[in-house]
Amino acid sequence: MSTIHYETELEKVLRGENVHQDLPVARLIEKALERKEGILTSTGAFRATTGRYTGRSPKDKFIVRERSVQDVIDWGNVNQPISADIFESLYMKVLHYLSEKDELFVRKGFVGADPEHRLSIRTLNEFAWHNFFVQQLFLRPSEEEMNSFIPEFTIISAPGFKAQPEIDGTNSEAFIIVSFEKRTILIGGTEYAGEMKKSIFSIMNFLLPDKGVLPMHCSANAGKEGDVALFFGLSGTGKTTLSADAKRGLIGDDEHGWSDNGVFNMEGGCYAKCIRLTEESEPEIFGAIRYGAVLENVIVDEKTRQPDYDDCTLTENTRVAYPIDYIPNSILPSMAAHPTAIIFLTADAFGVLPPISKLSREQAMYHFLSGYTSKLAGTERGVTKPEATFSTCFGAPFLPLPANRYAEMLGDKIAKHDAEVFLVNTGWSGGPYGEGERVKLKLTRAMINAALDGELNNVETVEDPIFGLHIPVHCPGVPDEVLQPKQTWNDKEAYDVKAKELAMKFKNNFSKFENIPAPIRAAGPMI
Ligand SMILES: Nc1ncnc2c1ncn2[C@@H]1O[C@H](COP(=O)(O)OP(=O)(O)O)[C@@H](O)[C@H]1O
Ligand SMILES: C=C(OP(=O)(O)O)C(=O)O
Ligand SMILES: [Mn+2]
Repeated sequence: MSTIHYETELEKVLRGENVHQDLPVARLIEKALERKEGILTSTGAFRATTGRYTGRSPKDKFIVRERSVQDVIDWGNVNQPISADIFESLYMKVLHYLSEKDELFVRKGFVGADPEHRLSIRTLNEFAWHNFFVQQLFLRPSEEEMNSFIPEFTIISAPGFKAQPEIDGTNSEAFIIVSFEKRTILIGGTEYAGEMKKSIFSIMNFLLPDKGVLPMHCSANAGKEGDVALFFGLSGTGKTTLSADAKRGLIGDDEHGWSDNGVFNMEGGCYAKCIRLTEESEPEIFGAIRYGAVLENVIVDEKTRQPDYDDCTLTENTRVAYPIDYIPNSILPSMAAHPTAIIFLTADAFGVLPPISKLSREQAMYHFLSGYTSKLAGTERGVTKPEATFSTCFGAPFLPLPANRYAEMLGDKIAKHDAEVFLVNTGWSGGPYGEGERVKLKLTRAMINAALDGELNNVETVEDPIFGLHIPVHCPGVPDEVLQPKQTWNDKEAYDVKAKELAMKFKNNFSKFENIPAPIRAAGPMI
């Protein structure tokens, strides 16, 4: 039994004279500069660096094993259990640590653009710039909403508090612990701002299915006719980049819900990668780097204060956070109709999957459950080159419930709303990682444009002999030979070997799923 009253302990800290409540952006920037948390760049954007942790740290993430969630969580490597005692003792230590700081930053925010499915989030930060990040990433309540705000979840982030694993029961000095019963996310030891937004996403992945809403690790945009496209993909596969499109309105770049009313963004901002960013290839994101944006781990010239997006000295996972309305044509409030097109983004480091192919219903379910892609360098601690992985629903690190719960919902929704599904390889072509090269962004954009404009409907396709995928023979703006992966390899035999190797990986991975209808199981590679 818990010996403390959580709300009371927290209230004591929140009532402290050191607390700044809901500071506006300009004041937060002043504070962050004054406290030497970062610098101003020539773009007007603020830049922070985050020390040892420059990406998410999955091994340090835990869920408190509490009675009410014990039997529902899909415990394992992703959802690691931790005891209520450990949580309680860390919670008290962190609050004590924070209470002694000269300044603390607290703010109110929402996730879920659809008011029906919105969650109120209170965030308590040690750092001004983290509070600034939260302000830009979550939805910003109106003044009226501020007055009637009742927090449903609280994030407590104390990056300067380092756990001692042998005493505190954590995996390292860093910890990200969710308690569903205490409605708290406790973060310590890591300065990577992405942990805050992604732990809230995990919470939504837990709460929404019970309300009949499918939470999705995807970006979303809409064409002029209001036709909605979703782009599912693990980190680095192109959700943010490809959803920013001058011809389409942005709904959101990372986390969405699909309810009976349509899709809605969970967030109020975007979190884009900056590595090798150029104005020419990603003009919308480049233009969002200005006053009010937060750069993370981007190297800045000391004299000119100009960001150098090519410099990966601190990490490959350099980032910028900005409010969604910094992207031209963003849709506000970020809600839209049921999707007509669904794109699964995969970064295939084997270089064998076609750059675009059309999926049958069964193939769509097979690939959604498989979630084949690569972990790209940087976003997760310890990943320095592309690593093949199967990440169910293209978002396994964020799913507290068993995968089939989400997959079944997607299957039902695709059938009901008759969405077309495409598989897009934004990874390697012409050979595996190290030999081939990444599919050119320009070509991927052309393929996606064609798909969304309906130009790949009823076109001539060839069936991939191993993967059974339907590959268009022609696509506007793309040379024919690029479309057929084997054609892009000099050594065709080497291609066959790699393709079979990947097919075996799919088979082995899929064997872990039980009770899958035969037509879906049969929709995988044939070897
Ligand atoms: N063919 C491609 N398609 C999409 N992104 C590409 C491609 N080639 C290179 N990239 C780069 O890969 C990264 C994709 O990252 P991002 O869109 O942020 O992924 P996500 O939002 O899914 O994590 C960007 O830095 C982009 O410039
Ligand atoms: C912020 C993240 O998301 P993404 O890379 O998908 O944008 C992350 O995974 O840490
Ligand atoms: Mn992204």
